[in-house]
Amino acid sequence: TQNNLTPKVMKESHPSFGFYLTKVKGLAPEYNQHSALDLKDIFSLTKAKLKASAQFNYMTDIPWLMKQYPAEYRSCPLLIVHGEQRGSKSALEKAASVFPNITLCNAKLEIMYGTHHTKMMLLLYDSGLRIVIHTANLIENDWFQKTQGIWISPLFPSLLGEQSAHRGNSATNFKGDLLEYLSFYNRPDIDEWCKHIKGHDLSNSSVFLIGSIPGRHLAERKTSFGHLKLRKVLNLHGPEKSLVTSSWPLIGQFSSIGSLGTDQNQWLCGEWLASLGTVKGCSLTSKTPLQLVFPTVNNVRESLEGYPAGTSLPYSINVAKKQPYLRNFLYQWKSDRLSRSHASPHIKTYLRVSPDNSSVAWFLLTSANLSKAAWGVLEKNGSQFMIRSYELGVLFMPQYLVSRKVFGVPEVKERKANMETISFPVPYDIPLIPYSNKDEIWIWDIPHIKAPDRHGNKWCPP
Ligand SMILES: O=C(O)CCC(=O)Nc1ccc(C(=O)O)c(C(=O)O)c1
Repeated sequence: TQNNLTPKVMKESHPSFGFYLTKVKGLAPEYNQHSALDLKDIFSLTKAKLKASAQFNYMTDIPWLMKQYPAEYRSCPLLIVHGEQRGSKSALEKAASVFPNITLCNAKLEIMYGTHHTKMMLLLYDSGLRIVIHTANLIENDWFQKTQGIWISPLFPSLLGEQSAHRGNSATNFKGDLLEYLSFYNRPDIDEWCKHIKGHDLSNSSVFLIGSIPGRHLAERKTSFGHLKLRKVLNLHGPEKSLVTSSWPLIGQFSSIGSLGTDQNQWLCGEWLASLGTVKGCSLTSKTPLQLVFPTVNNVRESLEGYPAGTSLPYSINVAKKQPYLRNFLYQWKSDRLSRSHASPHIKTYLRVSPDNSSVAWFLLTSANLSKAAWGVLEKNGSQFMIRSYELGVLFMPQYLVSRKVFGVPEVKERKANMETISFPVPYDIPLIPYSNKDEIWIWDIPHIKAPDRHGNKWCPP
């Protein structure tokens, strides 16, 4: 039912809405064929000629990355934006020095413990610009045996006439928000890419951008990033409060957990959940049920990698023992529908689901783990908002993709016969499976020796 109020972007939505997982080696073809990509696939989505690219990431194996580009593009200018410092920075510079087409750009990290976590590709072709926002490091180990998330933009055409930040935008303000996010790096090489973005028509982008920039943000800048940006977007464009009541659980799924404070009602169920539980027109939510998906020790042990999957699940004992309350919210990693229960999750997703598990109000794919560093924390009596890390994610809102109030949940028979819902490809099984009373949360820096993993090994960290 296309009405003239529908944002014009909805006709562009793809059954997967541009949301893909990475391929997993060894799965039956149907689990990799349709909505799974590897890096080489991403570079081959269009016949257009690549002119230049930029790779924003946390960890980059440069020789490996170069081999993923088609041979004819390995001499195109490549900007690598990273957050390495000291020793690892000189190692990266040494690796890059072999490739004359590579320029390194060091994102400033002025607040302790911050990381450049954002994972994004800017791909400039002779006939357009494509943006990819994802969760995988640019290392081989992240791309064939884990569950990772990827958002692929349409190939945005060049703007006719002069470049502009204000033309070629969309109802979701994706272009404006991306330019604002990139401007905070304050780096000339990134400003060059902002010119390319200004010169393209991004009016078909139907997702919202949710980014994090390190800093102590004040006044109106407090709502430009982190969970306060998500709160603002949900308040302005989110689901109706009459439909999505506070009984709709919030599911958070991530691959790491930071120090969340000794009292759950301070940040986790206070500030952070208030943002993610926001619906249109009001941000004060009574208690939204919270469900957190993080692998158990057994989920890790039974994974394709075995215990070594845990090196990408950096939850440390010193942090865990300060927050035993997390236990009340924990659910296992399970993805039988996509045959990825054993592909350890490095993806990070957040969504709002109906109490009967049939509908999804919105879906966020992001680099942000469950940490104050990533999402931000209010300080000085709420007058400033402190974020430590660079993060980037995209928010899928049904109204902007399929002009519906909600997405369906895959494989769930519609409960409302009349409403033919369009399901969102949620990467894990809903309903969620709670931890059993014997399950323990994965912690990477303590031994796990009760049972061997599929490679016959136990876990004895140094
Ligand atoms: O920083 C914190 O809150 C705790 C430590 C941590 O989470 N570190 C970390 C670093 C790199 C990556 C990455 O792979 O980009 C990831 C990830 O994505 O899980 C996590």
